[in-house]
Amino acid sequence: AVFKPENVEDFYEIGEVLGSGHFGQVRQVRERTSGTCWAGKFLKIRKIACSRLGLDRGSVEREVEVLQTVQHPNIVALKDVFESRAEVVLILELVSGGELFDFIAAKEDLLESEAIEFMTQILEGLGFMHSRNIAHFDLKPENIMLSDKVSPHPNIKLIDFGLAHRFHQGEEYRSTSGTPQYIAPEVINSEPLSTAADMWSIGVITYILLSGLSPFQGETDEETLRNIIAMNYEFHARYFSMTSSMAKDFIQKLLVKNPIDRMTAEECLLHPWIKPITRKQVAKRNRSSINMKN
Ligand SMILES: Cc1ccnnc1
Repeated sequence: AVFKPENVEDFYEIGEVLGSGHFGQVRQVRERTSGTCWAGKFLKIRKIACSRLGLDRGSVEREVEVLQTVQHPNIVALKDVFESRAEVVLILELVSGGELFDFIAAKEDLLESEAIEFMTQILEGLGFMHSRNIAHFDLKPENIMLSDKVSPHPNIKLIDFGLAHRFHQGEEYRSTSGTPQYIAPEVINSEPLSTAADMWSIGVITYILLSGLSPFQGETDEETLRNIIAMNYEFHARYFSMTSSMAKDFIQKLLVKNPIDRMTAEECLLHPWIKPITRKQVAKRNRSSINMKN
């Protein structure tokens, strides 16, 4: 893929740093013609293949291809790509509500209704990606952003597709990258991967949304990985006594060792914890509860 060879600064004024990660930096940028603000993701490309510094160009091309393939309200949009010398700049939709990670940290944990609202949008975006045979492979609260800080019902945007992969028919894919707390057993065992690996991460994220605890985290990464392989997690009474059994059932159907037995994103959206019940069903439930009282 050829990216625009022009200098990004001819078209955008570079602003403050919004975030940084393994890839490089994300800065707010302002389009000179329209004054519109975007997020510029500045990626260092390694000039020589064996260098450890910077990203290899292939992985950047994959991230661009994935972002160009998936356009969805819950996935960050890609507007433009520039390349100059050893740097590629992705011009992305500006998502300014901060990370879901910080939102949870500030609130300790969420009401189930809030968690359901976030999880539904995450599953809509993820289900769309999976329907195009694309897996994210690095889902975690840091890569789930809120559209804004003010609205009581912020929109969710999935970001950072640096580890994402589009599956081609019949092809096998293995990778051991990802973040220990969130990676699925098959990733640790270097087995062939599928979109089901993302669903394991969704189980971990839901557990965290409802309790503030990370289900498998140990003192060290090694201990965390051992806990995952051993399926060593539980719903500690102190943190889950008020959690609905439907919520726990939802998590239990995702933290399943065999990837083929895990719920898919589509199945998650039909799970009773997530699927909205109609007003008629609410009325019916209320009637039955009144009858029980009388
Ligand atoms: C960090 C970030 C990434 C993409 N868009 N806005 C902000």
